[in-house]
Amino acid sequence: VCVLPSLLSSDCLTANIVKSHRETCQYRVEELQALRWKVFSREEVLAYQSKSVEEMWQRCAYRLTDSIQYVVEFAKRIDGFLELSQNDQIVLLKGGSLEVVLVRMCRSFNPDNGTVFFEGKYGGTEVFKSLGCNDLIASIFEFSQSLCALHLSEQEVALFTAVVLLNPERAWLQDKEKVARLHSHVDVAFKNTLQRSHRDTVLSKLSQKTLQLKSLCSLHIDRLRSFLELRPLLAHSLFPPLYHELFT
Ligand SMILES: CNC(=O)[C@@H]1CCCN1C(=O)c1ccc(Cl)c(COc2cccc3c(C(F)(F)F)cc(C)nc23)c1Cl
Repeated sequence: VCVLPSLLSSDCLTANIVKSHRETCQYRVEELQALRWKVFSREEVLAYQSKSVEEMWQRCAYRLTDSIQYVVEFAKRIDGFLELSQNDQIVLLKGGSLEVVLVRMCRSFNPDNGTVFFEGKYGGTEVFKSLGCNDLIASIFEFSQSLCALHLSEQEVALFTAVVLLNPERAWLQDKEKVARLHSHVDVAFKNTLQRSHRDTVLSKLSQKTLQLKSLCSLHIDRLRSFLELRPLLAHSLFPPLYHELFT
């Protein structure tokens, strides 16, 4: 709720979204950057590469699921999200939570050596080799690398992830107009913030990123679905939210 009537309503929404992001981003970006020196040793990488497909998937699914829970909490704290119908809240989270996880991942990516923070240290794509889907991992790293190049501030990450989440074009929305109104408020808040900090150029680049995000998630979810359908044992280990995310 905004107590300072003098502030523009979009400033209130910006403050609410930045606060919600800060409270639900799992790791502060300062912490993640302070840990960049902690890189997996040759032996640790070999240990990951000798793990079974099942175990590696379980480890990733656990982390992804954990991250998705934080994204759910982020959404619930955005003014207006809980005023949407239960159905529409679920539709937006089902369609957008992995996209938000992917955007947030750029904060734990080190573009200087192409490593990402995973299970306490930084590692390259070779850490995930035993997953058996190197092109999926490669595209996740490429996306993080390209998003890092935009040097998004925490405020910009917060607003961009809110825009990604409140997408009125998601299929099966009941009250599309209501979502579109909320989306446009966030969009205005995002544009105001970018203009004030003379970052307008980022806007056009981010809209391309949103398209990449969509194709990355949808393309790989399908590949992932077929990959996992060959391994029924694995599929159930993708904890309920991720399973729900991928297969329903
Ligand atoms: C601090 N960092 C963390 O906790 C991050 C945030 C969420 C995951 N997590 C990791 O530790 C992490 C970091 C980098 C990578 Cl590459 C991975 C492995 O990521 C994935 C492996 C398998 C499938 C993934 C899929 C698929 F296909 F299911 F949609 C989609 C995403 C986006 N990531 C996948 C993981 Cl699990």
